[in-house]
Amino acid sequence: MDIIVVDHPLVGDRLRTLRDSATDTAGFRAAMDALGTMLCYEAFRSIPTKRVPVTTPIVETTGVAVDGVPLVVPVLRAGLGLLDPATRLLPGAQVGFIGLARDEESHEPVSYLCSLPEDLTGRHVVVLDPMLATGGSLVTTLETLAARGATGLTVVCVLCAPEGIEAVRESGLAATLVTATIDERLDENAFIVPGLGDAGDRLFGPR
Ligand SMILES: O=P(O)(O)OC[C@H]1O[C@H](OP(=O)(O)OP(=O)(O)O)[C@H](O)[C@@H]1O
Ligand SMILES: O=c1cc[nH]c(=O)[nH]1
Ligand SMILES: [Mg+2]
Repeated sequence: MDIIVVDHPLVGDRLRTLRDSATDTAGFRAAMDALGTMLCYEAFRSIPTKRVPVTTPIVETTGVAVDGVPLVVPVLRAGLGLLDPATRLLPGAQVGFIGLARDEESHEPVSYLCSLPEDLTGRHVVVLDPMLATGGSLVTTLETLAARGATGLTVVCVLCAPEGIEAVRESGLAATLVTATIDERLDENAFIVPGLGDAGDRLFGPR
């Protein structure tokens, strides 16, 4: 698995905004959107392209076009915070949805939604979830996508814990992981340290 930690001053600035417990909902959403744009820009480097003819005011030449229809898959709820930037950059993308909520005691993901095309063979698929903690949610997501034939999966996470990266690496199901940071560790509640708290709650309120 290739791990790309995007090293850029603006990534650092928006990450600090997300971490800050004084950032309100509007500021949190805006920083997530900006970070999503920067991380998705990197993640979309590997989308398939083709050469197509283009007529400039001067001559006939060729240009680049996205080949096929990529699928972006936000993991609800928090992954929805990355969906707008992803589809702004890739307006022709289709969107699938996976809904998972971690059980507060066991920290295991509980599935409540799966809305995806039946057959993902040959499709370019990009998973969006800001938080990779134990890795349970992401590995479940990758298994669901792989069971439908998806391969070469790209994942966009804003914050990763080393434990989660190891779990995803062991699964062998992700080709590329793009992130803003690999944090220190998980705490006793399986929250990322230093982290940013509960991303879903900070975007949408407690559930
Ligand atoms: O790596 P893990 O230990 O599985 O934790 C990461 C998951 O936790 C968060 O979702 P959560 O279950 O809090 O749901 P929410 O987005 O609805 O708040 C986050 O968005 C990931 O999906
Ligand atoms: O730190 C964490 C861990 C899991 N989910 C979150 O939203 N935050
Ligand atoms: Mg949550």
